[in-house]
Amino acid sequence: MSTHIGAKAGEIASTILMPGDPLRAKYIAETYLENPVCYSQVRNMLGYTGTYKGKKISVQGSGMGIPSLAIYTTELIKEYGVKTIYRVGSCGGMSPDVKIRDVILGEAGTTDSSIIANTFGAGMYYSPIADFGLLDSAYHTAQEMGINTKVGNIFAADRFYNDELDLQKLIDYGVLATEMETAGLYLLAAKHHIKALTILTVSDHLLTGEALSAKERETSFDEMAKLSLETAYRNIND
Ligand SMILES: O=P(O)(O)O[C@H]1O[C@H](CO)[C@@H](O)[C@H]1O
Ligand SMILES: O=c1cc[nH]c(=O)[nH]1
Repeated sequence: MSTHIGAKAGEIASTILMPGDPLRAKYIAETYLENPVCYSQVRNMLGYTGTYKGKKISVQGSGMGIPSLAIYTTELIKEYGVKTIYRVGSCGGMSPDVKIRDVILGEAGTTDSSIIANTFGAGMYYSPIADFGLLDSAYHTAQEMGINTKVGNIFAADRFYNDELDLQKLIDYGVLATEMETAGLYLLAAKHHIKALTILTVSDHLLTGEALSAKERETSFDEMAKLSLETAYRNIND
């Protein structure tokens, strides 16, 4: 067991799908994995391992925000030898180029989180980026599956509710959407030399105020889950 994950050695796959919501982890595991086994219920941050088309994959909730994601990511890497993480999340559309239900591949992560400054010190503006091989693979896998994707810069907000933020400036500079984890995931992936990619579904749009209903979220999130699993399957070589 690690401090926050109640799994024994060998119970977690080297490839992880990581939604923020632990109930999305349960849904993905129970809907798409063969023989899913729940390996952790610590703090109800559920984690499951099963197989997808015969290859071992785990699904682990991260919680919301970089501080929570960093706990699970660090323990998965350092205590369980995880090598690849796909974040599967919801996001708020920002750019007029993205629409509700769109699937977005996070090419890079912008953030107002202190994690960059805490890592590099003041004056160094490190750019967290996706693993290019996974990004390329997800993009082409989506095309084969008939899923239209948008690729670009994702803003990982430090606060979900933030009246002080200049959202329009980020939109003007081409940021596609906002969520709360990607920049932290990509930074930690770089630090520990593992691969990471964020795949998101636009659940609401900050410009139009549109939002998916609970039922619509289920079907839209299914597209993201299937793309993540198929990409993961194609990139597992062990
Ligand atoms: O749907 P998940 O993966 O939780 O992601 C998004 O939803 C949460 C906010 O509602 C944040 O974690 C944000 O990143
Ligand atoms: O972090 C998030 C997630 C979904 N929608 C938002 O507006 N922000």
